[in-house]
Amino acid sequence: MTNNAPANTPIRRALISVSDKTGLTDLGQALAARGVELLSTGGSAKALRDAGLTVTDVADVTGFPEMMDGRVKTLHPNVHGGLLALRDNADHLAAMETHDIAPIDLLVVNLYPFEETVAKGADYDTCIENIDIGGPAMIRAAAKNHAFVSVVVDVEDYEKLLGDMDQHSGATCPKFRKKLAQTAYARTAAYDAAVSTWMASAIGVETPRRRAFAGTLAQTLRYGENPHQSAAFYLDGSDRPGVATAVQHQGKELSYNNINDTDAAFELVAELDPNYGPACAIIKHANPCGVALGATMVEAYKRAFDCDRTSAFGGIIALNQPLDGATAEEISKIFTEVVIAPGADADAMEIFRKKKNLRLLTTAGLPDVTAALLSYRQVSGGLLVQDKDNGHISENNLKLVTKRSPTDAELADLLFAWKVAKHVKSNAIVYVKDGATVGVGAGQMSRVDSSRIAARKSQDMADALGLAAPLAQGSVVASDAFFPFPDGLLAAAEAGATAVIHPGGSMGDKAVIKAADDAGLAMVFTGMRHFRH
Ligand SMILES: NC(=O)c1ncn([C@@H]2O[C@H](COP(=O)(O)O)[C@@H](O)[C@H]2O)c1NC=O
Repeated sequence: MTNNAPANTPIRRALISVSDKTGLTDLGQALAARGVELLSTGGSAKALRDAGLTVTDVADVTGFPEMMDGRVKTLHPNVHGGLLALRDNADHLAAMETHDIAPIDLLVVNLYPFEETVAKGADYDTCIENIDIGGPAMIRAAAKNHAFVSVVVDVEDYEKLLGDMDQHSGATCPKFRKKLAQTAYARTAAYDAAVSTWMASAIGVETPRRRAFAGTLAQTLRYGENPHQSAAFYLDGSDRPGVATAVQHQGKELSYNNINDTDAAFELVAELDPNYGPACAIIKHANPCGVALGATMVEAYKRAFDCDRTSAFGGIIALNQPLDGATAEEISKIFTEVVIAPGADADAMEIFRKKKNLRLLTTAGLPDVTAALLSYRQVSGGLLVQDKDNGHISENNLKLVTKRSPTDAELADLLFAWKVAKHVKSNAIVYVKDGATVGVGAGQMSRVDSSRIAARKSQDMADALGLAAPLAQGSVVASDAFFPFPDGLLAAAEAGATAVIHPGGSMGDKAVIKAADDAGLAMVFTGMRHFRH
């Protein structure tokens, strides 16, 4: 703030120029009732006038009509001088006097709907036409001069503005103006981030030299991954069905870990599109502890649960079809943190109402797992940016490398296991039998260890279920990356796997293929790797 700036600055003259007219006339009326003179641009002025308010057209302030399809309306010294002049600076005041510039104490602007226009899939020229120029220029000017000027860019701040004015006899306080200015700069930054991101993709620049990121606060979280870390959830404005856009029907606020795990769960289950029939994934610490298909959803859930009943406790469950009553009843038998599904029927909602701590989220469908998206990871001093892993393998992409071909049943399980392995932290080993995981080894530094852990878990579950043979007996196995040596493959064969899917492409392929042939395994190469870290 400049030294002599008055603590509270009265609002006598406001410029309103908004594309989103929500709450506009109420705000105009409230300001007029507080004795504020209203200036406004074309459509905003008309709406205010239609509501019976007295409004001065910006064209009367600038002495120029709005022109060039609205490209030039407010870009004029009479507007920018009124926003930028320091009220405690004699030179500025003299310039205002000389050039007949009147102060503007409040700016209310929301921008041309560029983001929405892009989201609708508009053509290049339409997107360009929806880039607001005059709005951001005024917002940045008013925000710079927050020592004297209040700037409002969000409809949700209208009430707060009026509240602050009422607390300060028609003026705003410096603290409030600073907060408004910070929000204003974040808005113009986000706007330009959206424009530059769209433009990079529209003109086909994959790795632009400058890249901007932006987000809008969805919620302040109680804490981060651990209680001593503060955290918040920001939205990127995408309408992709998932944890960010889901409706929460009940239960406590989602935590940082809930959000992360729910995302992992739903992105996994979305791989199993409705052609697979009902599918369920149970996630712990962002890794699946059970994924299964079923004739019904409740069967899919039970089969996923049976992969690792111990780890499933307190898990996050994702379904690829709406939640029904029978599945809700079954899920209710143990403690579950979150259930996410593309819908839930009335029976299911009723059953879950009794489980106060369970969070139920519903989405508007499944996300498109083939969509071209970017993924970001922070490292010290930078961001790693890559395409989201939307790689897919179908039967036609597989290369048979062993003497024995997989049976039809093995082939179906191999493709299912491969989809699951894509969502398991590397090194990932996934055993599958009859459309259900029966052992998952995740996040080990050695592939052999992942194989052994998955096999041990399959033995543990067999013991718990009172079965004679480990669950992995007669299963197939997927590995997210190639087996460099026969040891990992032999560990899987020892656990009972009869068929194998992995990328291949190792220097050791020959030895691995020979080991597979010697063990009577069927093995296919995908030629695609799914590391996940
Ligand atoms: N060109 C200008 O001088 C200009 N000044 C303000 N605007 C925008 O015009 C819109 C409001 O227009 P209207 O009141 O006519 O509906 C706002 O989103 C505002 O940000 C402008 N439009 C685009 O740049």
